[in-house]
Parts: sequence; C-alpha cells; structure tokens
Amino acid sequence: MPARPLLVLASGSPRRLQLLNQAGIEPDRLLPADLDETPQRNEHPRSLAKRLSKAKAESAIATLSEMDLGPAFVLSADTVVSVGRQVMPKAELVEDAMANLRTLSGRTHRVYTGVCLVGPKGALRQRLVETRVRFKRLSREDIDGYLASGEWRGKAGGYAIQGLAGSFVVRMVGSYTNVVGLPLYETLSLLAGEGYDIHGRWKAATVEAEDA
Ligand SMILES: Cc1cn([C@H]2C[C@H](O)[C@@H](COP(=O)(O)OP(=O)(O)OP(=O)(O)O)O2)c(=O)[nH]c1=O
Repeated sequence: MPARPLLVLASGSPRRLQLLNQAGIEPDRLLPADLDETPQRNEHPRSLAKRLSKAKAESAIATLSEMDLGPAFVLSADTVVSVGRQVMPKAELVEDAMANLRTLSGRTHRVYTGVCLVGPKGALRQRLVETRVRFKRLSREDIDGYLASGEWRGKAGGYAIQGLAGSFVVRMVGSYTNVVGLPLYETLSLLAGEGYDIHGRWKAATVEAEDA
C-alpha cells in the first residue's frame, strides 16, 4: 500500500498547532516560513491575509521539494486584525501594543484569517474567514496591566483572545478559532475536500485514548 501523504503545517505558531490538535489532527511536520509581512500600498486587510497565507504555503512547498518526502498536504494561515481598512501591526514592541490597545478600546474591529491548503496533487485552495469583535472601553489600568503581562507579544493586533484579553470582549460575531489563528470549521472542510481522512485520524486518536 502506498504511504499516506504527509500533513505539513507551514507555521511556527504554537496556537495554530494547538488548534489543529484540538480538532484531532497531528501534523507530520512543521515548516514555518520566514516572510516579509508588510502590507502593500492600499492593500485591503482581507487581501493581505489571503496573500500571506498563500505565500507561506508556497515557501513551505519550495522547502519540501528539496527534502524528497513524497506527496504532502501543506496547510498555512495568516491572521490580520484591522479597524476599517487600517491594519493593526503585529505587536513586537510595547509601544505597538499600547497604540493597538488604544485604537481597539471601545470599538469593533475585524479579524481576518486566510487559510491555504495545497493538496498532494498540487491543487491550491483558500478560505478567508472574518470575525467581528467588540472590545469594552479599556481603562488605563486595563492597558497597563495587559502590557505588563506580555501576552500581546507576536500577536496580530497586539492581543490574544485566548488569554487575559478574552475579558475585554463585549461581543463577537463569527468564529472564535478564527481569532486565535486557525478557523477550524473552514480548515477541516478544506482538508476533507482534498481527501484528507479526518475521521480516520479521530478513530486512531480514540484507540490511543482507550489504550492510555
Ligand atoms: C488576534 C489574535 C492573534 N493571535 C496570534 C495568532 C498568530 O500566531 C498571530 C498572527 O500572526 P501570523 O503572522 O498570522 O502568524 P505567526 O507569524 O504567529 O505564525 P506563522 O506565520 O508561522 O503561522 O497572532 C492569537 O494567538 N490570539 C488572538 O486573539
């Protein structure tokens, strides 16, 4: 019997790996891409998320072609937070995080995740998922405390809904897993559409759990 194609997650994000694991899927390899994520002039946040998710998959495929591992599913994603057309930068410095939190305070913003899957035969499929999130008005103490926590580091928009900032959310419309970085419903439907045996993986996981 030919070996089943590998599943490669083209990501260095621990959140994306956790989300996939939550859905019962264990990638065989992680191949993070190192890309320039700067938006192009007048690029809509939605287009940016789509473009970068595709670029991450393509970068992983270029690396894979040098590794001779046989056919593979390659999955990637990119998350962008925006207020209107304005992209909130990924927070690397405390100043970025503070500016982001001040902008998001008391307002509704959008979180877009582009998901890209390249199947073992080379077919490329994409999804773009949007979630609307409204934050409460943040007090000075909220912002200072949150900055001190460090949870903003490396996160799109300078916050992580799965942590302390979950308490800032007044209202959310759309997928929660999309905000964390990988919309599970859309990701699993992409995988299933390309013939990835999701339920076979679940059954294998159940047997392992029973044996434990
Ligand atoms: C808004 C939000 C983002 N994030 C994270 C998810 C992503 O890791 C990050 C968005 O940046 P991305 O550029 O999408 O991803 P990344 O560089 O961290 O990982 P990779 O490109 O290797 O896949 O922000 C949260 O964890 N929680 C949130 O609530």
